[in-house]
Amino acid sequence: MSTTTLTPQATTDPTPATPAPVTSTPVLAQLRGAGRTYGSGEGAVHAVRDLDLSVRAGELLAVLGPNGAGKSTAVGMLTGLVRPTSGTARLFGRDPRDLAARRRVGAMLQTSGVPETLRVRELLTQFRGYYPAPMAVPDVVQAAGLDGLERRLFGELSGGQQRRVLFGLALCGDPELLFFDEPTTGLDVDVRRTLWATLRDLTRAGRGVVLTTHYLEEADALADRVVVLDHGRVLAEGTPEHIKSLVPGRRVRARTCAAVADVGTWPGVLHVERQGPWLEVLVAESEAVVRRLLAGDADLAGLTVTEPTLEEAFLALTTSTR
Ligand SMILES: Nc1ncnc2c1ncn2[C@@H]1O[C@H](COP(=O)(O)OP(=O)(O)OP(=O)(O)O)[C@@H](O)[C@H]1O
Repeated sequence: MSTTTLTPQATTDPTPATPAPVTSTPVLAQLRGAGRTYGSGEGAVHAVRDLDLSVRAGELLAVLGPNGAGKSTAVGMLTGLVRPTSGTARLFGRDPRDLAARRRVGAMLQTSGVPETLRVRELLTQFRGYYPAPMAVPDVVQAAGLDGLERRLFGELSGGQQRRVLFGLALCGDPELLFFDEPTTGLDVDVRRTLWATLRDLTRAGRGVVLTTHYLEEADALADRVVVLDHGRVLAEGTPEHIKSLVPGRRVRARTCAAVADVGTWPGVLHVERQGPWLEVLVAESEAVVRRLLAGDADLAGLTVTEPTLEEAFLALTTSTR
């Protein structure tokens, strides 16, 4: 495993995420009936309840959910940072706090704690030193899009450049399982595409990847499997296509003067938004809404009806439980 070298694709790699052929590959990390409660008595917060979750070699698992859904707590239980108050967490079959298990993992977290006075190359060298069979520095530089930044002080980098360094530090140990928490937040489109290509390469090379993200487009583009959490429980699970198919709705789009506030009250309307002259309506059944839009605006133009995106499916799934 540790001898495989990553060769990132061109930044415009249009190849979709590998279809999910991984049901027979080893389970790398697993939660079984796992729960985590913070505090006690009336103030207790049940952050995660009775959660079953696993990630396999060669699989990119996206953990999605609204703010406070329990994503960080679930990932924290897998990485040994959060102790379950019920059920079990296993990492490579061991307690996730076990050093032997943790050395097979790379994580990019939101808080860096990286010394600001070290140069990027020094940081990479230092992090490689923690692992038995680390990735070569030039490979990390290429995979994380760090070309030209190696001699810069970490503290003097822009926010986006620092995130790229954190991404690179997660790769340094050439780990079998990687955790990325919001990896592309604040990154420009080119860099985001570079990191997407790297994430695809990681799973092709047999690594497992757990990704938490609020960019639903990112999960759709990359994930073999998606778990949608809400209120600490699994709301939906499956391939992005499966999640989209759970929402029977359609997206209706047209240039019309119909008011968002009006359309939002119509039966079967799940979500409405205006984008300049365009109205976008997510609907359970499109026919009735289309008829009503046409009847209400003789000047309506550019009407299209399409399948929902993962973001729309996510909104429909999570808002129906609120
Ligand atoms: N250390 C803690 N002490 C008390 N409550 C906590 C703690 N950590 C998390 N919580 C609570 O547990 C719930 C789940 O939080 P968690 O951070 O796991 O959600 P999340 O899905 O990662 O949210 P976000 O998208 O906002 O990062 C929230 O209600 C949160 O306030």
